[in-house]
Amino acid sequence: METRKPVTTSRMKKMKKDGTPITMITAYDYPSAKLAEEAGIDAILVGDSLGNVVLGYESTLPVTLDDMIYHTRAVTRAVQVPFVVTDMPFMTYHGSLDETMKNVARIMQEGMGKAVKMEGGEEIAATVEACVKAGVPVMGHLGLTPQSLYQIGGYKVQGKTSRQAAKLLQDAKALEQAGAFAIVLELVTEELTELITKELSIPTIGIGSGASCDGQVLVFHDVLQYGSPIIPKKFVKAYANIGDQIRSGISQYVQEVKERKYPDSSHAFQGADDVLTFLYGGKE
Ligand SMILES: Nc1nc(=O)c2c([nH]1)NC[C@@H]1CN(c3ccc(C(=O)N[C@@H](CCC(=O)O)C(=O)O)cc3)CN21
Ligand SMILES: CC(C)C(=O)C(=O)O
Ligand SMILES: [Mg+2]
Repeated sequence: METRKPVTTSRMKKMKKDGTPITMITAYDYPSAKLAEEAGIDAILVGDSLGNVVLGYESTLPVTLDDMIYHTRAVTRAVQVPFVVTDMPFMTYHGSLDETMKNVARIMQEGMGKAVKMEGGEEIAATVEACVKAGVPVMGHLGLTPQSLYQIGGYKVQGKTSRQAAKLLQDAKALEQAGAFAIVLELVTEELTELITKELSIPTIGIGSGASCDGQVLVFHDVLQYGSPIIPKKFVKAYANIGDQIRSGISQYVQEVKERKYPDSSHAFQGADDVLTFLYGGKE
């Protein structure tokens, strides 16, 4: 049985202070979340990357609030210890504040969510602040923000020019000021990541942003090579290849059924005498 205490936002802030790396992985359903918990993960992201790796879309944009609620419920049912964060999907936090708060409330109530993540900097600071005031922990997300894929023009490294870098640092500070408990830095250069991480009192969680972050996050399907359609090559490290194992397991099953090797009598239930008696008569 799991005996670790549930991870909280204040615990993650303490981990930054103590220099203890924060580990995060995405998960989208009950078994994957459970296995991540058993493996000792600190935090789980129900990422809108599920649009890519679970639903087969080419971007995260088609993912709906209902999708996120459905997957968040499965994940939060599975785990007690890791802190669970849910991505707010594309354009669900850019309308009126009223509309945004209703959407956030749906994640927390219908999805049984614990916290939300939003992409963007200064321009969403007021929204972040309103959520935090309402009691919802918010994680920021800067650098490559996949929901702006068609504006950025590709999954590209961010913060390379001094102007971009200054803006990123300013955005990070605005999110901290607004009450975000942590910030994901995606595809940010090593130098800028180190600077932002030093300047903030809240943890930075990196993906493709080097080793100086206070924590790391990767997509489940990339870490385990589980049939991900896009695998970012440079920064991902694969720790297992469950795609190969799944394919091979299913192909053996297919072969054995075709060859009538499976099932054998040990997989079947005996008791034909009673059935035959029932079907073909005997005593009433
Ligand atoms: N499977 C998967 N993994 C992810 O990390 C991920 C998703 N899907 N979907 C949503 C976003 C998109 N992300 C991506 C996708 C592609 C690259 C990529 O191809 N990066 C290049 C480097 C680009 C450059 O040099 O500018 C690479 O080779 O890693 C990076 C992040 C991160 N997220
Ligand atoms: C890549 C991570 C940070 C994310 O936002 C997602 O999985 O959706
Ligand atoms: Mg995301």
